[in-house]
Amino acid sequence: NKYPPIIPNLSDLVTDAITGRPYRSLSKHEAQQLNTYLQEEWERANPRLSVELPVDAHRQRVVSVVQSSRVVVIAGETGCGKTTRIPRFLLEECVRDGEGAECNILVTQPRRISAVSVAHRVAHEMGPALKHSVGYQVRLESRPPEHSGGALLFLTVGVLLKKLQSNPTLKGVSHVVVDEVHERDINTDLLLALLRSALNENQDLRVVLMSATGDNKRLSEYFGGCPIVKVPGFMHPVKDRFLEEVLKEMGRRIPVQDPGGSEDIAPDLVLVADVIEHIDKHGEPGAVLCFLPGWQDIKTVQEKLAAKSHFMSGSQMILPLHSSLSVADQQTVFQHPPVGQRKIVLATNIAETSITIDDIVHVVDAGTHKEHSYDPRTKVSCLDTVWISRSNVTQRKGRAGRCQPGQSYHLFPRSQLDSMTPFPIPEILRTPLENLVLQAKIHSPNSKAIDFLSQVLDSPEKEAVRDAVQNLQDIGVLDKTESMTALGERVACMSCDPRLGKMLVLGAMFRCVLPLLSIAACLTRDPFYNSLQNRALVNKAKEELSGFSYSDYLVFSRVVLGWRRLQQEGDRDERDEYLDKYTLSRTGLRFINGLISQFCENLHEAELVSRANDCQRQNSLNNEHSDQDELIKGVLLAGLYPNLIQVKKGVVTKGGRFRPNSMSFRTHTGPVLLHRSTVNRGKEDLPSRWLTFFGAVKSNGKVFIRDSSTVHPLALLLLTDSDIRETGATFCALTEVINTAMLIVFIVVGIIHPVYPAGYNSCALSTHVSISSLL
Ligand SMILES: Nc1ncnc2c1ncn2[C@@H]1O[C@H](COP(=O)(O)OP(=O)(O)OP(=O)(O)O)[C@@H](O)[C@H]1O
Repeated sequence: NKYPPIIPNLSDLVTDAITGRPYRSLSKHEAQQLNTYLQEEWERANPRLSVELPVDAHRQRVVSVVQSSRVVVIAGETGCGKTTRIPRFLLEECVRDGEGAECNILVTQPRRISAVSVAHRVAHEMGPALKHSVGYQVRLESRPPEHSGGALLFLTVGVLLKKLQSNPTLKGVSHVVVDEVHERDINTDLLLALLRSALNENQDLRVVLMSATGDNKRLSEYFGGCPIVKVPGFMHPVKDRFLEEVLKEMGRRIPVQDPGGSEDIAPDLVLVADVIEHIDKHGEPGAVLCFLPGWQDIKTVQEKLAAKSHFMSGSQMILPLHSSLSVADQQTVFQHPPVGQRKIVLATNIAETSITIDDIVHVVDAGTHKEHSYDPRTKVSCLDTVWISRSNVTQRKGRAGRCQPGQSYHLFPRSQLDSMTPFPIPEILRTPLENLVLQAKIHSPNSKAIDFLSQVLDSPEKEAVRDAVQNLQDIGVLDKTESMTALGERVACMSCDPRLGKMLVLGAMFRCVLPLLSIAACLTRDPFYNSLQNRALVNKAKEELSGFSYSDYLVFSRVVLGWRRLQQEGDRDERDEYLDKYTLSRTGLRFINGLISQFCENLHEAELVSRANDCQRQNSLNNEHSDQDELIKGVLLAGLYPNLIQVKKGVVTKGGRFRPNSMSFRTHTGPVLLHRSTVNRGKEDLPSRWLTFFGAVKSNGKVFIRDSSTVHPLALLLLTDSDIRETGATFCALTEVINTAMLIVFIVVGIIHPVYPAGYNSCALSTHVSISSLL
């Protein structure tokens, strides 16, 4: 706390939530001028409604409830038009009443694809003369309205949370419309808590909560018993078929269920491909939208379809849809295929709510999705495939029937519906909370995390909050009193997991920032073209790229650096050859480049680098030590610690036999195994007895480490506060090691970035204990 905060006066730096420029309130005269200008502009443009939707008949009711109550819940059934119409009605009403200048509406969407596609739809409906008043802002892409005053901005919840940091009371915003509240993702829950306090401080702010299904009464109670407006929906009929009917229709036998057998919920991807083929051969015309749990499943189904002779004629257009595709690639699913071609969209649950793909007639639903969960016992967070809830089933089915009648193929037995939960479990109750606690500290630095989180709609378990606080204290982001440390303030600027954020901060300090940026981006989006079929090829590519580094992270860094070199110096053929040789995904790498730029901006915001662009130049001071692999691994460890694995050689088997050459691995919470995706799996020996890691998955009760890197024991000693006695290391000449360590501390200190607060250098110079407690 002796260091000055990096953002000295938050209140002095309020940004305009619509344009992102510094906020300036309008004078009375300016406001009057703008009101008149907007009124005339709207009168001239006279925007119409392209099609009639159920909500149109409720327009007056909705608008007047929003005028008379500062918070309103709108319970609108699927397809009633709440997303595309209500924000526009609110804006239109203000403009016509001569209050347009003060009307700035933010509409949150749970995902990038819906923020962008809904903004396009609303702009299109308002017509060419007014479309400049509508815009969107999502991660890595922003097209805001031309000016604030009479503006409508669709944005993701994450982007709004970021805006709240520089404009905590939402000065200049008239309405926040939170769409799809029922999805209950962690960011939306946090947003609701922050909106409650913003409402107290900003008397001009109104909040509209829009929800299709869900517990609207509880939502209303959370906002002091605000009114609930019900709007009926409209859907063309959609015919349901469950697994038994689908198989019967395809002339197949229904498999006998083994009542005692263990349930495998991984989707049968052969069946999925067969059902799509069946629809293409026998179904009525119209596009197909197929829901699968993850990217790998999408790729596998795509490959299975491509291998079928029926799909070789080119009369189908197969489009994958996944959160990590660029906005432009995601938008291709809305285009109509040429006449005679059938569009087949293979999507994750990102296509489940808010969006309208107007030519969808058939929905194929595998019934599962990927969900993050946190095991407090092993302290491991996992991304598992789990059954969806009944409300997800309804939403998926609802993607057909929006513009014409449709068919829904549910690839699970009808009886499964009864065992599904009615609604999804709120994310806040099942995921690790480090990110949330960090956000809570940014927005409410003086509250204890437990107190702040007791104010959210469904408070997480106290134990989980305590774990998260402890983890943040362990990595030095919070101090013992739970205040944000100097390091924490910088980590809070990074738009990523706190551990990756810490890694980036340290990368800047140790002037090896580009490899760390590449690694953090690849841990957010896999650069490899991964699918079940490609797994062996990807592993081979990783093996080749890793050389003798024993590190998945150095593989990532090499992939990105190689790609960037070819982008500058290579021609198209060389780039294609590179992608092919290492089984890399072009879109993945494009996204990774976007993330790297964003992280560079974050480092600049955190005052760790003088210019954001410098981080990406290999010959800049920030990359002076970027060729030092051991330093990079050390910085990785310092960022990821206490994610540490101890390797032991010599294993006693269950049968009591001693295997001297086998290795066993354990973290501080228990034994783990290496996943086949890490380059260190199956190695006969490793150059160090210590590994660091980032991702883990749980399968059949065992914890598998997905990515890892060996680390030098000295890095452990120097850059962490690990107690080497406790970890059981047998350093034979401890004093000698500490002496060497002290020497290295002085070398390391010499390369610490000069822009780093002065206190760090003097602190680090005193003893190695100080540097490790600092890190
Ligand atoms: N891009 C589009 N192209 C064609 N029709 C569209 C488009 N977007 C919306 N519509 C029409 O408007 C209707 C309402 O869409 P909107 O997204 O506003 O509904 P909603 O009430 O928010 O539903 P949901 O909760 O299911 O997202 C759709 O069912 C469809 O008929």
